[in-house]
Amino acid sequence: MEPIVFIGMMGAGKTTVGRAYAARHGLAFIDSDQELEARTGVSIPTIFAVEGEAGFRERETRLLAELLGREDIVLATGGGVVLRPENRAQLRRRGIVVYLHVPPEVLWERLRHDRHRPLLQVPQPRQRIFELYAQRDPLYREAADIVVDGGRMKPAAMLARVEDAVRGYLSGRGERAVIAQGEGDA
Ligand SMILES: Nc1ncnc2c1ncn2[C@@H]1O[C@H](COP(=O)(O)OP(=O)(O)OP(=O)(O)O)[C@@H](O)[C@H]1O
Ligand SMILES: O=C(O)C1=C[C@@H](O)[C@@H](O)[C@H](O)C1
Ligand SMILES: [Mg+2]
Repeated sequence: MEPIVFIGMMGAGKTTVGRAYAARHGLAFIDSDQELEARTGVSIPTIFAVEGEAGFRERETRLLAELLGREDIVLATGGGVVLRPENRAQLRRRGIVVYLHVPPEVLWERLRHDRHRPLLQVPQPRQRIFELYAQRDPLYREAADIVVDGGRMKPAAMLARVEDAVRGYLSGRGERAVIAQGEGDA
């Protein structure tokens, strides 16, 4: 089967929900950020510091192309993977792409104490999350086959919602953008 790919903002739960999805379905789990750290031997903040965001994005694009070629994996992407048109095109071509949509207010509650995400190490991180959300939400939607709405819900509830949406998507119609909405939306 082609890769199941989670996209969405920092803190949306791509790593948490993606790992759980893979475990439940007997698929291998790969986290793009963790894979880049393992391959370079340094942290994401260090890659940003040494090579700049542009250097990081180059590595991210190359890794995405490689991983999309694999079978039977769940891939959690970095929050900025949709910024490059070329990455969005790759995601459209291959992969069952699931956008975990979480409102910025909830993301802020989760990330306010975070020190590991270089883009949030700014004087006004809350405002930054809202700006990034406004910029990126349309790009995630453009790249996604499935949009799953989450709010203040536990990872297990989000996982259940993802499973329903993927099952619906695979069970035939193959329509894009199956939207799961309801309880828990913030
Ligand atoms: N549904 C949830 N409810 C509450 N906290 C959550 C939920 N999902 C994830 N978290 C917490 O929010 C933080 C961010 O989650 P996670 O690392 O899975 O996000 P991510 O989408 O992978 O972000 P990034 O793009 O930065 O890697 C973690 O501390 C995680 O435990
Ligand atoms: O939102 C982003 O642009 C990023 C999110 C993280 O997953 C990392 O990929 C990195 O910190 C950049
Ligand atoms: Mg992650």
